[in-house]
Amino acid sequence: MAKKFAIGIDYGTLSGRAVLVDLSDGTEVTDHVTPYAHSVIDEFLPVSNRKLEHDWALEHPNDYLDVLKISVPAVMKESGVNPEDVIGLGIDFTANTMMPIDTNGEPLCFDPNYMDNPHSWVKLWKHHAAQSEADLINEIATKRDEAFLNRYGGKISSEWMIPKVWQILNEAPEIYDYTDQFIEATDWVVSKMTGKISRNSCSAGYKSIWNKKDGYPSKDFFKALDPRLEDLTDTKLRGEIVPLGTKAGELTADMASQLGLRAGIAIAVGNVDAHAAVPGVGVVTPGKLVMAMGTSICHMILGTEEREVEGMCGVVEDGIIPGYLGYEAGQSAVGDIFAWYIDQGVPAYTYKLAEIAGLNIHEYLELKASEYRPGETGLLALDWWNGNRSVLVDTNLTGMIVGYTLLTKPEEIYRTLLEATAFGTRKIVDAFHNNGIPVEELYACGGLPQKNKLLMQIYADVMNREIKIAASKQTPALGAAMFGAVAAGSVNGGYDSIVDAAEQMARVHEESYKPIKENVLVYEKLYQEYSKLHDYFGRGENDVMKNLKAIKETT
Ligand SMILES: Nc1ncnc2c1ncn2[C@@H]1O[C@H](COP(=O)(O)OP(=O)(O)O)[C@@H](O)[C@H]1O
Ligand SMILES: O=C(CO)[C@H](O)[C@H](O)COP(=O)(O)O
Repeated sequence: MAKKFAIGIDYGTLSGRAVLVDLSDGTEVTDHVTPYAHSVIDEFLPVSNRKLEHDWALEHPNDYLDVLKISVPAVMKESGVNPEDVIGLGIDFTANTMMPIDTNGEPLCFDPNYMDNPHSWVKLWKHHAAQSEADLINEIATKRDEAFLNRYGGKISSEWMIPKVWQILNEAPEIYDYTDQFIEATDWVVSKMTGKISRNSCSAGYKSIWNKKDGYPSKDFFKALDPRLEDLTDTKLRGEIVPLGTKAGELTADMASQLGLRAGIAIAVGNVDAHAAVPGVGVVTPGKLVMAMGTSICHMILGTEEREVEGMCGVVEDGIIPGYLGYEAGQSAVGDIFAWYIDQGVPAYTYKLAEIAGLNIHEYLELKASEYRPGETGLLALDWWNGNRSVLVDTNLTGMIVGYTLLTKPEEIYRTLLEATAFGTRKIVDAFHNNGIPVEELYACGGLPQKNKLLMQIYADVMNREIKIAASKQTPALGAAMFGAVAAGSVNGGYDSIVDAAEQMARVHEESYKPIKENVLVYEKLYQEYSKLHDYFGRGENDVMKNLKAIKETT
């Protein structure tokens, strides 16, 4: 029998990547990246140049369709694989990345009547302008002693569906009224391929407060938030919620001709990027924490019992691998902090030296920062450039570096930022480990582990644990392809479960990062200092970050 293939598409913050995967062993035959033409829309609306307010982050739905229409034909062409042998397709997406759609399933931002209103556009995961709604949700849920709060580490994040929907209702009731459904971008793209809407349990569970046993929070709760929201889940969030690996439908003839694939192949229900990476790295049992390291970091681990862990993003039954409770925590900015520094903080002379050395700026700063021993910079930072997702769950916190002198060098600052993100991850690892979710092994995937060896060594030293690195450079896309193969099923040359698919298709590198004893000792001391700053600025003893933000917003 001819080899069979599946396509996985990973929708990141700035681009989408399609990977064509050989289902016999997980070999990534070809891949192709399509950058989003409109990137992240955080200053002006593309159609009208209307200025956006602070903390907004939007995207353009056409950019997602371009990924299908450009990257899928590209991987098929480059591989020379016969479309007859591609049996399934799965996608994963940043989340909660959501949009309002009309009765035809079209985003409201495509409608000339609404496109000038920012609320008609896709709200990206890092849209943080619904913080006041999130605060109220938390206050009301706490007062009502809502059981669901425990499953979300005690707090609902402003990055999620319900605060974003409520912000739309508060600020643009006409958009809310006209919206037929609010939908995760991952489910919308799948609906464009299959012609019908399927909501996936992973996005619903982690981002829309949905639970396999209890469903959504009660109507009473929504009414307590705002009487206009009472029927939200029966109306604008309606529809069956189906588990990962389910076949959402079949590729329509129209889309098949645009994508260069066979009509009728299985399309898996949508997934979240970080969560798809877990089987992609071969993790299908508890004890192994997977870090999806890129713009942000998502930390995922499986468990057999429901535990409450401070600041976790959520625990969802079957949310990652069927049969287990999937736990998620995260840091809202990691690669984004390094990007900020090289864009905004690195002096011209350093760029010149990097050019002379024939290295890009990250490579040069990594090389120079590697010359320092832990603690030698005298610097320490709090990694809150984009707020704190776990364990404090507070987008109003901001970044900080302490210890500057007149001798501080750019590479020392770069190293300090790498270290700060490692300390942020340590807080999360400790929170799980000390609350009944043992973290025995660490696995890393995403763009960063392949790009920065110093970063990975710092993580191993700060965590005092070995870190195994995914062999795939496109782990979420590989995981998405696995789910595509599961949607197709073994009768069509795919797999009957994600565990079977992961066993055959996932790999880690033989080499790993192991902690270096003398570094561990110094980092332990630095971590104690980090923890003091973390609690001082993050737990209400000194609210200077919030006060500065409040002053800024009123001036
Ligand atoms: N050599 C490097 N060292 C550290 N960070 C890097 C390096 N090169 C790029 N980055 C950061 O990696 C991030 C992109 O990660 P990637 O995994 O490719 O994308 P995404 O998170 O969108 O899926 C960017 O934020 C960028 O600043
Ligand atoms: O919250 C998420 C998953 O639960 C987001 O998708 C994620 O943080 C954004 O991912 P990336 O860093 O890959 O762009």
